[in-house]
Amino acid sequence: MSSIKVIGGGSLKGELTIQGSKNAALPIIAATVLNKGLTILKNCPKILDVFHMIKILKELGCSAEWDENTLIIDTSKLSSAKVSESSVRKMRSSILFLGSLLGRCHEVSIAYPGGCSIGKRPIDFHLDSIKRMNVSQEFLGEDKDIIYCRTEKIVGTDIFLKFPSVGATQNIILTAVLSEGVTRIFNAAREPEVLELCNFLVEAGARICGKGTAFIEIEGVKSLRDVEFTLSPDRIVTGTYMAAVAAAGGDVILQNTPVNQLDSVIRVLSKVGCDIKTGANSLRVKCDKRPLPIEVLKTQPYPGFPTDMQSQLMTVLSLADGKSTIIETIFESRFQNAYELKKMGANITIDEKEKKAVISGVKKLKGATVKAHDLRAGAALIIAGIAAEGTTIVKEADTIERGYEDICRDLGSLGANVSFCSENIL
Ligand SMILES: CC(=O)N[C@H]1[C@@H](OP(=O)(O)OP(=O)(O)OC[C@H]2O[C@@H](n3ccc(=O)[nH]c3=O)[C@H](O)[C@@H]2O)O[C@H](CO)[C@@H](O)[C@@H]1O
Ligand SMILES: C=C(OP(=O)(O)O)C(=O)O
Repeated sequence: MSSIKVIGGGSLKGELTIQGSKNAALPIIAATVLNKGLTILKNCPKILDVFHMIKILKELGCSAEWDENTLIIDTSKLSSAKVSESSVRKMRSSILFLGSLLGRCHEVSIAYPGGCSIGKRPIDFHLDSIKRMNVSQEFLGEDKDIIYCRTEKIVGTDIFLKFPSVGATQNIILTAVLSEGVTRIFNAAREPEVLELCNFLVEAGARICGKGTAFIEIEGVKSLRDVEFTLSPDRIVTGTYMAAVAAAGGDVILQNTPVNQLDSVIRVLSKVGCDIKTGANSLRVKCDKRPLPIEVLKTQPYPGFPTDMQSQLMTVLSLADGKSTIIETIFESRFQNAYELKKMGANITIDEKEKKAVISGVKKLKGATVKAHDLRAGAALIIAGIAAEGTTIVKEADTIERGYEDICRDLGSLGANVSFCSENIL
């Protein structure tokens, strides 16, 4: 395990290019097995979660090579429909191989991904939906946590989601692409990463209508073709660095940003006092005063404020000139980071039952030793460390590398004093 050391003080200044999107890359990597051939993915982020998806592809008999930030995947020699238990347990998005392997092989064996630090994260919507598409399911193993699915043929049907789950919408689409008939998803997730998966699949020959809306229709096709696709820049990494400017102050230009996916984040950061100017695919964020509080900030499905930005905003609001409330509606355990921020002097009261955090802003945070419970929480603590007085050590910082190519490089290029260090030299 490694830690990140942050020496606080000073504002951020400079220009930075944003990496490719993690949450777009992962489902698309899972989708590559639907085609018996080549996929070329450009602007693919070099992050732990992508490395892990590549490891799973290799376990399945596929190959994957890097050329700079282009990932070249060959799935023609796929020889297994079994994702090993250890691989699934390591990361959530591995569950997306459920739909894509079913589509390709008509069977799949995959373990429950289990809970994680941000919440229980069940997959009942995924399983219930896929069952309706003529797929049988058995639960094997001592703990009945190995899911074995098989089908003679996948048959399209109507699916109503109780909640617009991103993962379930993606798994249904992946299952439906090579099915017989038409699948209609009602109350589908509208996150940009669902749209991006659809765009990729359509480029590869899938038939999908209603991309990016809450009603998606997929007409099954016989096969897909080789495709070259460029991934969008990462909206959450962009938002994280914008939040860093809001907390520490400064003037930063972010290049290669998905400006049109950031409406809610731009709105909220403007409310806290940032001056944000947007171009076609770049933005400039300036902040030269203490953040303003937000009466109520609620995480919601897209286009609402993203849960993946909640921790970073909690850091910003910890420094605000007044009282703010955050309501987390997506993941029940995403307030754990408040307890770490409190070690740095933040004044936060959590009401777990109401999923509510009340934050009374303080003038200054102070450096402390804290722990990253998940990747966004870790990024939020680094931001807090930059804005704080003194030195902050963020332990278990490897989790940040799940989603950020090199957060020390990026924030360092803006003038922050942030560096990785091995835990045993601290
Ligand atoms: C709506 C939302 O913001 N989704 C986020 C979620 O996607 P992810 O796909 O991981 O999560 P879902 O969108 O599926 O989950 C949303 C909610 O539905 C519940 N649920 C989900 C599936 C299921 O089968 N049963 C069930 O009850 C979850 O517990 C959660 O409360 O995490 C990703 C990583 O942080 C984010 O990028 C997504 O934006
Ligand atoms: C929690 C996240 O990702 P995952 O769903 O892959 O765990 C995230 O991107 O903030």
